[in-house]
Amino acid sequence: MGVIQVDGLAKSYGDVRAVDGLSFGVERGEVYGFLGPNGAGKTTTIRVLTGQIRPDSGTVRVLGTDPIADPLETRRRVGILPEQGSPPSFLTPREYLEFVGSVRNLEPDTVAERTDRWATRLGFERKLDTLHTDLSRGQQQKVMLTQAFLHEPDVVVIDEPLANLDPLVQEQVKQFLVSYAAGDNAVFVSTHNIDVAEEICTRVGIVANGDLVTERSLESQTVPRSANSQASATGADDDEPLLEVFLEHVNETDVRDAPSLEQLGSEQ
Ligand SMILES: Nc1ncnc2c1ncn2[C@@H]1O[C@H](COP(=O)(O)OP(=O)(O)OP(=O)(O)O)[C@@H](O)[C@H]1O
Repeated sequence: MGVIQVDGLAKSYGDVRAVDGLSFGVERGEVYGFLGPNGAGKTTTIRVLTGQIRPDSGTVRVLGTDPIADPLETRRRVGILPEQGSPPSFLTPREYLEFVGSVRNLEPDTVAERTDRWATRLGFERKLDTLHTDLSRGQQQKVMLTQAFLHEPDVVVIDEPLANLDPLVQEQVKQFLVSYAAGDNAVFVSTHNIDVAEEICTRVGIVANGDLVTERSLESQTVPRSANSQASATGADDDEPLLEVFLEHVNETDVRDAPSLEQLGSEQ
């Protein structure tokens, strides 16, 4: 069984069927990209995976835990970077990371060492003692990335990992995500960014209208493709650009769900 296993997941909000019988699995060593248009059901799926909402039906296992029955245990075991999450405005990055570390049962020395390492890696070391309210959106995103990895979880679930980051930091984060997964962990990334998915993911699931419409294995990555162009030219898997796969499948879905001309005619 994969470190993430989802079977027949469904979740509606009133009349809106946000997730509609979704099934997929993620193994150790993978950066799994969850790609889909606006409203496809990505955030809803992440919220179920991380024990934030209960689905209507389906089973979910994350590192053997059941986020529906025992959401606290799941959240202890995984790292989570939520969409539009931001650190508390009334704390500094150091205070917030100390808090996260204590909730995760880390030794203070370990937290201090990892905080310094991440702050240096992402370039916010001079902001460690500044209130979050006085940090830029990108600086806050760096702190949120740090909290997701602070306890070095086996599985990390990230909604739009590169939001608000400058290009230099984006490259660092992409390389980090690839190397983190390669260390026998798994990274689940939801993104709209097809280029990023193509660059860092070992496998991509394309989701539309609440269901997986196709999956695509990309070559095994040790560094992002931009720094590994020779390897990407000899991709072990399908050579069709991901953008084309995406447009093909998402358009098909849209066409399938759109009313036919006959239906439109009969409604007039
Ligand atoms: N709390 C809610 N109440 C009602 N409808 C909701 C709620 N949350 C999501 N939806 C609807 O469920 C569907 C799936 O939303 P979801 O946020 O999961 O999509 P998404 O793929 O993450 O979209 P985006 O890429 O725009 O963030 C959408 O039609 C959305 O309008």
